[in-house]
Amino acid sequence: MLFPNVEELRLKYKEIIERSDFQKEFEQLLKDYVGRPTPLYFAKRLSEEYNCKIYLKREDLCHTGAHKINNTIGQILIAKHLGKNRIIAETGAGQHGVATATVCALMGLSCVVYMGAVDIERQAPNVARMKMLGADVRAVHSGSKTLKDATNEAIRDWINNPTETHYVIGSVVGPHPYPDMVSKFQSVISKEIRNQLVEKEGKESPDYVVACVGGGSNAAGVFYHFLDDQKVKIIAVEAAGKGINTGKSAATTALGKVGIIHGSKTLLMQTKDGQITEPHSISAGLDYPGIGPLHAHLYKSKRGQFFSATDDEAMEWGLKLTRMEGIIPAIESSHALSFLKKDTFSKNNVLVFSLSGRGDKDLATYMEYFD
Ligand SMILES: C[C@@H](c1c[nH]c2ccccc12)[C@H](N)C(=O)O
Repeated sequence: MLFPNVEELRLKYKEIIERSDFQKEFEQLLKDYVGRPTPLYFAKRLSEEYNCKIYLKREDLCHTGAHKINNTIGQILIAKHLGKNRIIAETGAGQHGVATATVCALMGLSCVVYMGAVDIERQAPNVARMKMLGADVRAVHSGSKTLKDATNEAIRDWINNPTETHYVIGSVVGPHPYPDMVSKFQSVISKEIRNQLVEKEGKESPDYVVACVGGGSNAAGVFYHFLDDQKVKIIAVEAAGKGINTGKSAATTALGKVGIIHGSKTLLMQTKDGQITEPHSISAGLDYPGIGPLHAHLYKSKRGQFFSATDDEAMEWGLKLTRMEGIIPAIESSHALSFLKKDTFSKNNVLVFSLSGRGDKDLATYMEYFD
């Protein structure tokens, strides 16, 4: 069973993260390998159109094209400190799989990535990248053959290979300490935003901080240092898919109920007898029936305001950002931009949007949609 593996991690992760040699190596890799700090870019044309100050946090410029690598570097450094030499991961969109395979190549570790057979078909470029990086990509044929099934298979693998293997979860989900550990690694994002806003705006707190939420790892990172700052409005945007009430959605806070998924008690899309509902989103990265427990808390406590964007709204925003600022965003990230509504903000309002990934992986979907 999973317990001894998780128990070892729970007992040791904080002490390892706080070690000075860990901190030094983690920060050095974030700087020289990932390319941090990522820019906090003032979107001039968008700001003029919406009559406020819009900043984009450019996680799309991280090595591998998304924020995922902040977490995989942190977790794989922990694995090394724990003496593990075999790394396993799950992936849906493939972004987390690529970020895991990248760091395994960097550190000379063996890497197995579990991926739903459906996702292997629709995310072929990322599958090719994982194979090129030396990962053993294992197709998952159980259940709906997507992310939650890949996560189940990875957990099964870990139970059967407890001593030499570390399981790198790709979002702020799973059993404790994963949600806390992944949030801590991603929190470098909001730590940088605070410093950059002092430079640019003379204050460290924006009026709004906005991120898309699937599992919620980029959102956790962008919200982290603002959670206790009541001046900052926390805005989460989920994937409404074809629409909240169409049966084809991934808007977990709107449609979910309290439940347990992958070892976390959180909000979960489920049928009345507790079967997990298959989520839908045009973006594979938001296509998860659960949500990180941190975000379930932000929703229940009303510290966060939760919105959702349909597939159509996200695609329209992806095109709009591309045409107005020359940045092609991941479809996941485009969901966050739908928070922008005309005549809503005052001229001095400062809004920070997390641009969690770049849209190269989505070009075929964008082209098919707009053709
Ligand atoms: C968002 C990310 C992801 C990876 N693992 C996850 C677990 C729960 C929720 C989301 C994820 C994505 N599906 C990916 O594979 O990169």
